[in-house]
Amino acid sequence: MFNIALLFLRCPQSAAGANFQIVQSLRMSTWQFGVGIGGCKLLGTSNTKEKEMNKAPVTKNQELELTITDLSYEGKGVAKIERYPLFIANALPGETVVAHVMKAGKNFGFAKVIKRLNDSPQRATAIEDKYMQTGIAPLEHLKYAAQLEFKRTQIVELLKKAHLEQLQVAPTVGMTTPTHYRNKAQIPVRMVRGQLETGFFHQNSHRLIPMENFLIQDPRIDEVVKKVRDIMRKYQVIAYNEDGHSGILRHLIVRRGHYSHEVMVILVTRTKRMPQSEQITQAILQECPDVVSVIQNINQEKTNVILGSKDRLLAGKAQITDTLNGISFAISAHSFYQVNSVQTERLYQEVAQRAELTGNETVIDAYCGIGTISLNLAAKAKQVYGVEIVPEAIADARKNAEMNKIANTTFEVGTASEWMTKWSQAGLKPDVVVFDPPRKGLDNEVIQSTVTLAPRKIVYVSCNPATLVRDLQIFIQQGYEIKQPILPVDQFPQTVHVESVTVLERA
Ligand SMILES: C[S@@+](CC[C@H](N)C(=O)[O-])C[C@H]1O[C@@H](n2cnc3c(N)ncnc32)[C@H](O)[C@@H]1O
Repeated sequence: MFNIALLFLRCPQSAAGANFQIVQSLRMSTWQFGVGIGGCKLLGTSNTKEKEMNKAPVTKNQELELTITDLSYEGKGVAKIERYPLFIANALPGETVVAHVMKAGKNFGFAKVIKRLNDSPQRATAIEDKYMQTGIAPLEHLKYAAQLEFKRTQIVELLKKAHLEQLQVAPTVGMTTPTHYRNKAQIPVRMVRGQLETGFFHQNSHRLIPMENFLIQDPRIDEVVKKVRDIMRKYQVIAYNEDGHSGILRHLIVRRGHYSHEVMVILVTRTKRMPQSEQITQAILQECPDVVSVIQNINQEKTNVILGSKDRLLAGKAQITDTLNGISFAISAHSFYQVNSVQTERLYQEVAQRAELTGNETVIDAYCGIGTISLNLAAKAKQVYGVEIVPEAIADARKNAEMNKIANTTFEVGTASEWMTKWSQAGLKPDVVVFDPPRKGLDNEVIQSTVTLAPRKIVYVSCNPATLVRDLQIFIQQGYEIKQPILPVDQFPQTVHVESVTVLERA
């Protein structure tokens, strides 16, 4: 969620996504973004009109009464003055607000709500501002059913923009309880008024808002964070100070197995040495008996990247284990593991169902992480080949295959494009290719080598509808068809993230 917000602020002309009205039905507004690839402009404006638009019709610090007409892909309310959009947090379509203009740029501005004059019927009650302010839950103010529709509509509208409106999008698969689902927390640690605090950064800044209940995390993770915070205070550990690149503890990462209940604690430090690390480790183990792994990760760089490359195992195992659909997984500190276990099981079931394996197929799982999709499909395939860029994840994947006594998987370290090309040159003939790439989607080389491999079916798991639609267009041009509705699965309730599964079949 931070990526989108940062992209938007730094590069307003290339923000991804689209805005929607959520008054009666969700529909596209006249203002739209460039879907993350091209430029951003007001629709239907000529160059002369664009020039006229270069002067904002509002000024900073102005107070205005505004009616919200749209919801941006970031979950912000949009009000338009003439055709100039103002983005307003915690405001929903249909609501009228008194707003204070915070920033009035050339093409758009930001305002904050001073007073809400009416409530949208889609407004959720009992919300806490801090979750929206920090970006933990930017959709917290929208009722869950409307959140699910908001996500589905994002895909629909992006398809329309790409002239693929004939493709169907199924209703989003939601959660019964859409809170406290995250099995991983990455918590910044800072000194606030002379005391070490854990919390979350205020959106678009590194000002820490101290917090104990994180709303979307496993409540046991919240408790462990609090206990470790108190231990750090007791041992007078100094939190990291970004300005001076001083202090010791930068982040606290806690992972918890949804079924195993095993907990991993990672202390990310700026320094190689963490004073009293032995006493601190013992205190963590004593206070939290479910912690089976304590790791110090060293990150000496001046960077926003959380993890450094060096780890020191302080106590216990280097991995925790958990299960997904009954298959066990060892998870290392650096490995990607889906954060919502309940929805991931459902997602993988949908992938398996769409792969329609009979036991005779060769499958490629590109971007395989620790082999979760590969091992979920292996029982119904002849052979599964996985590729993943993080070496630790592939070590985990191989270990996971062994642990589950699954013998028909092969895992390779490298980029998807490198291995798709190698497999193609080696004459591999996959029946099914599964993609689950990061937000940037597939690069051209991956798409071209897939086309050369000519699988009868591609199952594409995407966490970014903009890059998904871009990639689907290319596959369609290359002779693939999409017959089944695209299925959004809500992996990240209360946030604006959209996950989905698409099946492409060779025409
Ligand atoms: C969205 S995750 C999916 C992982 C796995 N399928 C799962 O469900 O847990 C994407 C994975 O792609 C890996 N990755 C990123 N860039 C890659 C590349 N160019 N080639 C191969 N893997 C890559 C990341 O390390 C990450 O594990």
